[in-house]
Order: sequence, then structure tokens, then C-alpha cells
Amino acid sequence: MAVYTDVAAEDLADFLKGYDIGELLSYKGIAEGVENSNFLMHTSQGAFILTLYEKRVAVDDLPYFLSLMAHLAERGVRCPQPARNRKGEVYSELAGRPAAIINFLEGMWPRRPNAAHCTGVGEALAKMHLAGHDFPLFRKNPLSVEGWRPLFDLAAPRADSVAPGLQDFIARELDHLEACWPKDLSLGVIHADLFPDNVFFLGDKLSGLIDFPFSCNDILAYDVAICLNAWCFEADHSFNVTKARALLNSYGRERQLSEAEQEALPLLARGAALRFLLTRLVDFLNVPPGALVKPKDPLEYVRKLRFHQNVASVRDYGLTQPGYVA
Ligand SMILES: Nc1ncnc2c1ncn2[C@@H]1O[C@H](COP(=O)(O)OP(=O)(O)O)[C@@H](O)[C@H]1O
Ligand SMILES: N[C@@H](CCOP(=O)(O)O)C(=O)O
Repeated sequence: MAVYTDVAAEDLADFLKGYDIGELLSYKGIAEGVENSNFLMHTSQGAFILTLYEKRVAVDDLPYFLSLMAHLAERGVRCPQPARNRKGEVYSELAGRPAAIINFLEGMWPRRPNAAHCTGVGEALAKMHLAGHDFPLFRKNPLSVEGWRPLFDLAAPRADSVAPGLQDFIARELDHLEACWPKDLSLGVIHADLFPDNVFFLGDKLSGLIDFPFSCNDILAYDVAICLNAWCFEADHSFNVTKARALLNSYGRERQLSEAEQEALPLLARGAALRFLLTRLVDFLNVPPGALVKPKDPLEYVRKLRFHQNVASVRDYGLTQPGYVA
């Protein structure tokens, strides 16, 4: 459960007086997520999600992703919308944290994603990338290649307590990725955290995307690589080519991956794996005392990274020839 900051009922009831979304009936901390404190809240007008933004979200970044959700929804990408308070603000302060309220999105995230889910997420990701092309705000990705070494520096001294040799493994991979990270691929607005728990389905039909605090401007195909890692590995750590093919082909039907993007996928997937390995490692080593949170396993991403290190070409992900779209 992620609740780092608790909210008193009286404070929340007062906070809601600043909005036109009804009176507080009930609220409870949400037993999922690791980044921010989230609460499911019922008011006399319906269900809402209250988020108190924590460690990795700077106040200055809130306008970017809260406006992005509105921008995407206007272009047909289903995602929650922020409520405005009576002053017209989409966020303000509660319990000493920046706080926002978004509407509740119907659906469930898939606990065991199948190829149909991967088809859905590939299509939605591409539509999001296309819809973001005229989004006017810019946010550099703080967790792209330049952001990895500072994370490594935080974790390095204790990395080997998590797994022997981990510090050295990361150091070598980081050197390689810093030297080879692609510079000429198409850029745009990316979600940057489109894991299964951030994609809701009603049956097999995708009902919406949530959790935009990592969204930013970066390499579009990097977002695809993040999804390959998050959606296409099995519980036994094997890579599922059928799921990868489903994801890549449905993405490609909406926005074709250029040959350069396809060729770069193994490298981008290594980078995506290192990024989540590093944030998980830092979180694993620094659980705040008293926080209700179950840190995610950093070693899952060591295994994914090792897989991509041995990938020879994009064909290993199920794409049979450059430019091929089924
Ligand atoms: N708009 C929403 N509608 C319904 N449930 C939501 C919504 N936003 C978040 N949730 C629930 O809260 C959980 C944690 O939210 P998430 O945004 O992933 O957390 P974090 O802020 O830690 O990244 C989700 O897995 C989901 O169950
Ligand atoms: N997806 C990240 C963790 C942050 O995601 P959240 O949606 O659970 O807050 C990971 O798996 O490391």
C-alpha cells in the first residue's frame, strides 16, 4: 500500500469545501502504487481519487501532467480528469503535500496480462503518442539516461547487500548505455510508466490509462521499450514473444516504428530496464519508517536487463523484418 502521508478526515472535509464535487462520505488509502499517497474517496457526487504527491514529483511538474490528461482526453485517449477547485486550480496543498483530485476510472488492471491486453496497450500507447504531438508544454525526462548515474550513486554503496556483484553489474551497464544512448530518434510526449497497474480494462477492452506523474518529453520508442519490459515477461521470467509481437504490431498499426526505432529497441529496452532497476533499488534501500508501502523487486529488472543484453536484433522481439507491420 502506498500511503506516505495520512490525511485527517476533518482536513479532507475542509479541503473539499474548496471544490464543487459534493461532501465527503468516506475515504480510504489505496493498497496499490509505490510513488504517491492515493485515497479512494466517496462524496455525495460520486467516487474520486485523491493523490498527495510525494518524493519524485516536483510541484513545478504538476501542471504538465495534469494538463496532459485534459489534452489527451480531448483527443480521445481515455484517462482521468483533474477536478478544479473554486479558484480554478487543478492542485493545491493538503497535509503539507501538493494534492489533486481526479475522477474515478471504471475498470480493472490485468493481474495476468495476455496477448489481447498487449494488443490493447500497444494501440493505446501509439494513440497517446500521436495525441501528444501538439501538446504545448515541455518537460525533460529526469529519469532518462542523464538521471541514472545520480540514482546509481545513491544506491551503489549498498547495492551488493541486495545481490552480490550488483554494483559492478550496474556500473558496467551504465557506462555502456551512457556511451551508446541514441540521440536521433523521434521525440514526443511519453507516459514513461505504462505498467499493467496503470492500464484499466473492462473485460478485454481497454477502458483507460492512469498515473501520469512520470510523463515527459523523451524518445517515443523508449516508451515502447518500457512497455515491452512491463508487459511481455512471464512470472517465470521468460520473455513472451507472442505478447511482444502483439504489442509491437498493434503499436505499429497506429504509428509505424521507423527502421531506426526498431533497430534501437534492444538498447532502449536495456535502458528502460536499468531505469526501473535503479528506482526500485533506491526505494528498496530507503523505505521511509512507518510508510505503508511494499517496495518492488529490483532483481526482476536485473533479469530483464540480462535478457536484453543477449538480444541480437529486433527479430528476437517477434518483429520479422524491419518495417514489418502485420
Ligand atoms: N483515476 C483512477 N480511477 C480508479 N482507480 C485509480 C485511479 N487512479 C489510481 N487508482 C488506483 O490507485 C492505484 C495507485 O495509483 P497509481 O497512480 O498507480 O499510484 P502512484 O501514485 O503511487 O503511482 C491504482 O493501481 C488504482 O488501483
Ligand atoms: N512502475 C514502477 C513503480 C511506480 O509505479 P506505480 O504505478 O506502482 O506507482 C515499477 O514497477 O518500478
